[in-house]
Amino acid sequence: MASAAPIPAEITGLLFDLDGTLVNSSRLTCAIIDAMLADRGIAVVADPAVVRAMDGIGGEAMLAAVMGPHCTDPAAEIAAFRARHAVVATPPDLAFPGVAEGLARLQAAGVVMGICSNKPQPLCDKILQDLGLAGRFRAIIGASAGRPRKPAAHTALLALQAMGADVQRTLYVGDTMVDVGTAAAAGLPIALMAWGYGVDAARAGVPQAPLFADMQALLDFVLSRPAGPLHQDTDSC
Ligand SMILES: O=C(O)COP(=O)(O)O
Repeated sequence: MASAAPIPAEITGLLFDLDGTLVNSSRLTCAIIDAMLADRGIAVVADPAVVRAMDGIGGEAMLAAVMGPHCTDPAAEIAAFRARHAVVATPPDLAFPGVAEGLARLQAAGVVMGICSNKPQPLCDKILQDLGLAGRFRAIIGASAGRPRKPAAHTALLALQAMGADVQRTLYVGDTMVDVGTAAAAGLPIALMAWGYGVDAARAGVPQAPLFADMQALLDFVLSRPAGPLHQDTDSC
């Protein structure tokens, strides 16, 4: 069982993973791979279950698993995949149900939010802009050359800094063991989205982590918490 920081009495910040946590990106990933193969006259239908199982492992390994023998040069394939991804419109319903409304309510309640993802930075920005969600976040930190990928703490720490987050009152929300490791490395408590891609393994790793069935459950958990000792008025007589 992995160690995890305790959940604070009051939560003023949320640091989200992207794929599998807020967006159901496996559908779009498969559509792009199918289009790449169709250009070569290959009619393979990419399997979203394989994409989900490879989430967080790295793009080249994911493409090798999904494309099988058609992936002869993983480095070239991932470059082609990202180039195509950069110009493909994001389906408006790529976010999981209730995400857009939930993020709006959290922002209106004053919760400071950020993203830390292993997806390349330009694709994180594009997806969130296409979905009209970029403005919900004070920081969007994706993968970038020279930046160690999750589960190293770097993306999370960069996001926390850019958010101006109160680290002692910030909860990491993710869906895989990569997120569990990232949260632990950054010293944050973790919660899991039940619709996530690697949530069974993550739950086995941190059975004490809150598990949210949907955005409403996340909102209820965050917004209904009583103020903790750090927030109590110590001047009262
Ligand atoms: O695209 C990936 O490799 C994973 O992205 P995530 O960190 O947002 O789950």
